[in-house]
Amino acid sequence: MVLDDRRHHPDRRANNDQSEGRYRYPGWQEQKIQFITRFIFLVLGVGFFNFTTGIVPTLWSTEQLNSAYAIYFILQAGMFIHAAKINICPTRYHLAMWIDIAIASISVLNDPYPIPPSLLVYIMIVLGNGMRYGMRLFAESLIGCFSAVMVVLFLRYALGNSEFSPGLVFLNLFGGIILVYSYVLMGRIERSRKELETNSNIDTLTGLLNRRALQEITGTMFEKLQCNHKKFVLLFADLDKFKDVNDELGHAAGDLVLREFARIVRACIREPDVAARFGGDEFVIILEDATLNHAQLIAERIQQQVARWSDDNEIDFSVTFGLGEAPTHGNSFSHLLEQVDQALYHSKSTHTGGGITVARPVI
Ligand SMILES: Nc1nc2c(ncn2[C@@H]2O[C@H](COP(=O)(O)OP(=O)(O)OP(=O)(O)O)[C@@H](O)[C@H]2O)c(=O)[nH]1
Repeated sequence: MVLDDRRHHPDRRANNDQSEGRYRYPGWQEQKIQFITRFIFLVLGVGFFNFTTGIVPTLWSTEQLNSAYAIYFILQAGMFIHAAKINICPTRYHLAMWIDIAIASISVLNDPYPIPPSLLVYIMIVLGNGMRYGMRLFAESLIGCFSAVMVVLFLRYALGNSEFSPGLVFLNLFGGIILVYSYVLMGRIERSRKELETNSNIDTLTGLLNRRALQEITGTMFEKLQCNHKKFVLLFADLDKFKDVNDELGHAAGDLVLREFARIVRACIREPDVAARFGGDEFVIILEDATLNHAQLIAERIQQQVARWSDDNEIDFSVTFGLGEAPTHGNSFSHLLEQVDQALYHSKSTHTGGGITVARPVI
C-alpha cells in the first residue's frame, strides 16, 4: 500500500468498510447524549401543546398529537436500546433522523403561532445528526429538513391555518443560511481532519507508510487472520553500505537512495500489498495472500532493480532481505518481525550484502 498514490491510500482500506469514509461512527456516549436531547425536546413539545395556556393545536386534537408523541417516544426508545447494543448501524442513524423530521413536521403543522417556534427544531435535527454522523447524513438531513419545511409551510397555508408573514420568510431564510453555512464549514473541518490523519501515516521522505501506520495495519491483519486464515508474508529489507553513501556522497545522496528504493518497491508490489519505511534504511513489505516463494521472487526482483539503478547512478549499495510468514513464523507483528529480523541479521552476517534469508519456523 503506497501513499503517494491516491489508489493506494491507507484510508481507502480503512474507509471501505465505512462507506468510503462518508460516515462518522460516534461512540455510545455521544449517541446517548443525542437520544437524551431528543427526549428533552419531546418533553418540551408535549409541554408546549398540553400545558401552555392558549395553545390549541391547529390541525389535530391534543389527544392525536399526544399519540404521535407517544409513538415517537416508543420508536426512539427502541432505537436507544438498539444503539446501546450495536453502536455502528448507519440504517439506524438514517431512520432515527427521518423519525425526527416527521415529528418536527407534525409539530410545526399544529403550531398555532404565525411564526412557529417549533421550526427551530429542524436546525437541531440537521446539526445534531449532521455533525455527529458525517457529511453524508449532514447532506441528507439538510435536504430532508428543507423539503419538509417547504411541504409543511405550504400545507399550513393550503389548510388555511396560517397567513403569509414576511417574518416567517426571514426566519426560514436565516435558518437555511445558517445550516448551509455550517454544512460548508463542517466539510472543511472533515477534509482537514482526513488530511491530518493521512499525513500522520506517511513517511514524508519516501511517501511510504510510516511505522505507526504499519503497526496499525498489521494489528488488523493479525486480527483478521484469526477468522479468514489467509496467510501473509513479511519482507524486512535493510540497505547495505548505506552509511557509506551518506558519508562519501552526502546526506542528500542518501535521501535520494531512500526515495529511489521506495519507488522500486512500489513498482514491484501489487495494490493491496503494504510497503512502509520502518526507520532509517529499513523497510517492511507485507504481501497479502502470498507464499514465501512469491515473496522470494519479489525480493529478487527488487534486488535486481536496485543493482541496475546503483550501476546506472554509480552509487554503491544493495539490499538484504529477511522473509517470514504469518502465522508460521509469528502470531503477532512484534513476534513475526523479531523472527524475520533474526533471519535478516543472519543474512547480513553470512553475505557481503544482497542476501535473502527465510526465518526459522516457530516450534
Ligand atoms: N540520508 C539519510 N540517512 C539516514 C536517514 N535516516 C537514517 N539515516 C542514516 O542511515 C545510516 C544507517 O546506518 P547503517 O544501519 O549502519 O547502514 P549500513 O551502512 O547500510 O549498514 P547495515 O545496515 O548494517 O548494513 C546512518 O548513517 C543514519 O544516519 C535519512 O532519512 N536520510
